[in-house]
Amino acid sequence: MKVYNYSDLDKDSIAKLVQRNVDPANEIRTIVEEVLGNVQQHGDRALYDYAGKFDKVALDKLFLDKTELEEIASAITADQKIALDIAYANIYKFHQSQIKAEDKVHTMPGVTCWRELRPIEKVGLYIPGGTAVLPSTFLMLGIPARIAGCHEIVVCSPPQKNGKVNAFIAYVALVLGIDKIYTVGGAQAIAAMAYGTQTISKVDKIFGPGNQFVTKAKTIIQSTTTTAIDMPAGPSEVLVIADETSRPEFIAADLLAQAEHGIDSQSILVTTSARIAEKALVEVEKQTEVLPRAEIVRQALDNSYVVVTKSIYEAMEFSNAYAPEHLILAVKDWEHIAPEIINAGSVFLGNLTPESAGDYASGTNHTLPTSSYSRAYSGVSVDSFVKKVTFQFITPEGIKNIGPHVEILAELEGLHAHKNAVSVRLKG
Ligand SMILES: NC(=O)c1ccc[n+]([C@@H]2O[C@H](COP(=O)([O-])OP(=O)(O)OC[C@H]3O[C@@H](n4cnc5c(N)ncnc54)[C@H](O)[C@@H]3O)[C@@H](O)[C@H]2O)c1
Ligand SMILES: N[C@H](CO)Cc1c[nH]c[nH+]1
Ligand SMILES: [Zn+2]
Repeated sequence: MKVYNYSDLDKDSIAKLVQRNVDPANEIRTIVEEVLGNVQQHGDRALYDYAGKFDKVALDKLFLDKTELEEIASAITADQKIALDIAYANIYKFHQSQIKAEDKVHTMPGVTCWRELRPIEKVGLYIPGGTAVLPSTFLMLGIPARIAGCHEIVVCSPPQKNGKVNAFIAYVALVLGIDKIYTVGGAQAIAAMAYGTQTISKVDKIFGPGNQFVTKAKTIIQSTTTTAIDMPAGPSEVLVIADETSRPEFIAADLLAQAEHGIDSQSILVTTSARIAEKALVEVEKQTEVLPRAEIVRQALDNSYVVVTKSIYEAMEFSNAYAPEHLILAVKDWEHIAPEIINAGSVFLGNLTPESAGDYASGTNHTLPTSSYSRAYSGVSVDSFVKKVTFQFITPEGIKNIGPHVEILAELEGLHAHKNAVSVRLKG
């Protein structure tokens, strides 16, 4: 990991440092556009072909049904089941608290406005399964979808070498009451859920993280079809802010946890202490050596760096410019600097709050905006699965109060039919 001094960085170098992999030569886009086009044109046939090409599996069908899921899920141990159940309970509890009825508002006498939630009817969940299979992501998407009351939940996840999903994905499906999983991964899964195929239904909105192919496919279908997406949730990233009070071995562990996701993950340390930076880097080396995924981690670290700042406020300034998916304030005095956070997907406070807790089981959602999209997007929540429909009701007193003003407003825009829709009511 390269080390930079914040005071040596000008505006352009900061802009370069905070820029993520943006597919400058459009290599990913070219591959993804071809996949999208083939699935749109050939439907299931293309899905079978891509399972062979990208996942190296010859599928004889594209889904697993409830009986198959039950059989696969039976392999999980009691401890694994308890851990998944605890994660389920915490995520459920936190997400359930997000549903709140809103008040009706009387904007003027006789005029009442309010909003009501309606679930998005058909949703598609993408559960990654390339470098690691992520049943935790299935919980993070399936729980809010269920709480929101979505009617149809389509789930796609890449096939394992045996053409199936693993026992944990199968178990989560059963816990969520989902009785079919499509063994389709990558951009082709996004295409299938956006266009529909002979086997897979078109959905209204697609959710879920994924690699660069998945994320590019989501951003393309968002602008070219009527299917919406949650957000661009691509390769994982973390930014740790540390000072003299931080523990180098904790910092290193957190940096490595996100680096482990894939070679395009990014882990950033921003610290006011050159001494802590040095110690954390020694720890990173030491801890990497014993990781089973050391090769992936090393490649991700090549793409990662350290910034040494003069003050914690400079550190926050850099963090807000970077707009991380995960922000860890690994400092004792986090309460003072937390109000300075402007851009971040999810925040981990103090030295005893590992990012992994949020990845699995604290209760918050781990499907979060990457590549600086935390400037404008929030992570997945129950809100992501509902629409908020506005209502208004006007009484006879209300139309007398509001009507004359609407008539003038319509007239000043030159829209006489609009004015008349009020005038006929005032007359009659
Ligand atoms: N932002 C978030 O909220 C969040 C959460 C969890 C995971 N993630 C990220 O999700 C990603 C998961 O990626 P993954 O690769 O492990 O799984 P994935 O399921 O996203 O991708 C695997 C699929 O990619 C396709 N693929 C692989 N190589 C290809 C190629 N050369 N051309 C076209 N398609 C190809 C295959 O079809 C395969 O099924 C990681 O980068 C991880 O960091 C992000
Ligand atoms: N850190 C990932 C989000 O970027 C989520 C995850 C799933 N499993 C482990 N981690
Ligand atoms: Zn993670």
